[in-house]
Amino acid sequence: MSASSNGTTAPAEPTTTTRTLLAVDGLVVGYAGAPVLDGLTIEVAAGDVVALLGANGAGKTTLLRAVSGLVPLRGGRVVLDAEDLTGLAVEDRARRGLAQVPEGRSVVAELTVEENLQLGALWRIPGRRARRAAVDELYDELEPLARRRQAYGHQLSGGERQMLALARALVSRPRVLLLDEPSLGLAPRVVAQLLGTLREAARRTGLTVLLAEQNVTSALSIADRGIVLGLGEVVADAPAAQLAADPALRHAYLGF
Ligand SMILES: Nc1ncnc2c1ncn2[C@@H]1O[C@H](COP(=O)(O)OP(=O)(O)OP(=O)(O)O)[C@@H](O)[C@H]1O
Repeated sequence: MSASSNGTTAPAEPTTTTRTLLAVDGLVVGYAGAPVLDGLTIEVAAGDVVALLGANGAGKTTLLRAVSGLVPLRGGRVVLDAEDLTGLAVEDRARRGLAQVPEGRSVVAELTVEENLQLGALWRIPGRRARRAAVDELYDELEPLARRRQAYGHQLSGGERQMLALARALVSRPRVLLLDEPSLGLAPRVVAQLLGTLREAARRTGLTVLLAEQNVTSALSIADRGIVLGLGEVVADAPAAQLAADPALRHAYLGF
């Protein structure tokens, strides 16, 4: 969604609704050997839900981990709201509002839903009462979790666990949520509920989301924009509705 021209020769000013919140600029990341991401540049507007797509091994997880600081950069920058985060540790990036939900529904199996959420709130929300309020507010939004608040992590279904992993990230009210393959192994109905909850949370709070997904149709159904990675580069970047609806784009970049 680009700013419209005003009909004069002056360049159009970006509108506040498309303010860039998160940017990666010339990112070079790899493990051993050739880089997985090689000069990758992406900008994510505040409040946008962006689906990060691409074949297995395209580098989606690597990009999320580079943004959150879990893998070191060989080159480039990660910028949040005009602040360069590149030299900062994972915890310092989290304090500035980046939250990552890694693949695999990581929750503490020996703790209850309630305790998991309190733990999520602990280090970003000072004060017991404020944490209590944050968790209660979340229960209002995530009704299925509220009903299971005394259940232990190991007693939850796959969908409930993924919902809890999402909730644990949301309770600290991040500015940017980095979400890796939340649909993995879940039934279509559960995926729809989970992503619907995510979309609703983003709409209500202005949360910005970078959602890595293999489940292209589901991801595009709730995203504003789709970015397709291939061989460490952006091969397509378009409004989600356009990516979903255009058979030529789908066939060329998404394989269906
Ligand atoms: N810890 C690691 N050590 C070495 N190579 C890795 C490591 N993690 C990922 N890779 C390699 O980096 C490349 C990109 O992997 P990445 O997990 O980022 O892709 P992806 O797009 O998330 O894939 P998927 O959809 O399968 O999760 C792959 O070739 C992978 O084998």
